[in-house]
Amino acid sequence: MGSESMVRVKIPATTANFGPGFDCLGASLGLYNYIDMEFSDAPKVYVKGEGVEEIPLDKTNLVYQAAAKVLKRANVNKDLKIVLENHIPLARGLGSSAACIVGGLMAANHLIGDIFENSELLKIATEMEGHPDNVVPAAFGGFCLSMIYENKIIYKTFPMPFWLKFVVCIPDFELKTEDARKILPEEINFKDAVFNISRTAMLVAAMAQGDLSNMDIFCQDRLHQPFRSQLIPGMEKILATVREKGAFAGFLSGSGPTVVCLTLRERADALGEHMVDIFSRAGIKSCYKVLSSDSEGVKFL
Ligand SMILES: Nc1ncnc2c1ncn2[C@@H]1O[C@H](COP(=O)(O)OP(=O)(O)OP(=O)(O)O)[C@@H](O)[C@H]1O
Ligand SMILES: N[C@@H](CCO)C(=O)O
Repeated sequence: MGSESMVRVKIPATTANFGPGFDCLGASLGLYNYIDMEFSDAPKVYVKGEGVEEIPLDKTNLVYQAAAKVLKRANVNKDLKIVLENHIPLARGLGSSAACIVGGLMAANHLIGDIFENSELLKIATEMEGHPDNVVPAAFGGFCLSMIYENKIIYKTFPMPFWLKFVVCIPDFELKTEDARKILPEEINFKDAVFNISRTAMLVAAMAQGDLSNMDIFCQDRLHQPFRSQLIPGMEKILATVREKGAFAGFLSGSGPTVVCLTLRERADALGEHMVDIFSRAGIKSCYKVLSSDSEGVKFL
């Protein structure tokens, strides 16, 4: 394929961990960032939407950094003009950094004629992000299982039930993944490992079969949520009450602070309002969005 003079890509938000699948499960959501990229006589970054006041407009920008890695590897010594239209809130647990990294890598690769395979881009994305559970669904869409093996990323992806809705309740404070990982223990006990692997196995089978009965049990976790709850007032109460309010299950999205519920369209708004109310009682302002799953991942427009 020849190179393009200008590239526009759409990249989905993602919810990583999906309950017990710490660093290995994730799903792609119908909320998108857009990146326009072209060669330029000088580095230029323009931002609209989420993060407009905090995102750097120079080469330190995460999208620029990802794109620059591809150009460097291809020995292309040129600057870029990048325009970002952001709808994914930053540092809230909805995969904003993975969207930047995957979008930046894939857009730059397209600009130079798609000379690198997706497997290579995925490896770079995972190195930049630190784990594969956001980058794989951001790239390919659907419900994703991923792992790092001998410096390669191995993954599986399949579609989620079309009727499934994700109610994401987004607190008005940022929680960087870097900080939310510092709070995790170095070791866990054997019983907790069995607790999580049994639920992860059941969860994957349930999602593959589109059977969400017992999903509240399969989404339980002992690897990260109990430790991160101290950073997110109201989270535990939300997780303890969403089932009775009509959700199949609830869990912390990525490293938080967003909490997500799985439900049907007709129950979604009541659940969203319930989550906002509990956060508010804990002194946290928040808003909710009702999202569908995404099955495409990165799309060139
Ligand atoms: N559109 C953007 N442009 C430039 N940098 C961004 C953009 N979106 C996110 N970032 C960078 O990524 C950081 C957030 O990444 P972080 O991994 O902490 O959270 P997240 O990806 O939103 O959540 P999670 O990984 O838990 O799903 C921001 O603080 C910012 O540095
Ligand atoms: N698996 C990651 C997802 C957030 O980037 C974590 O929970 O730290």
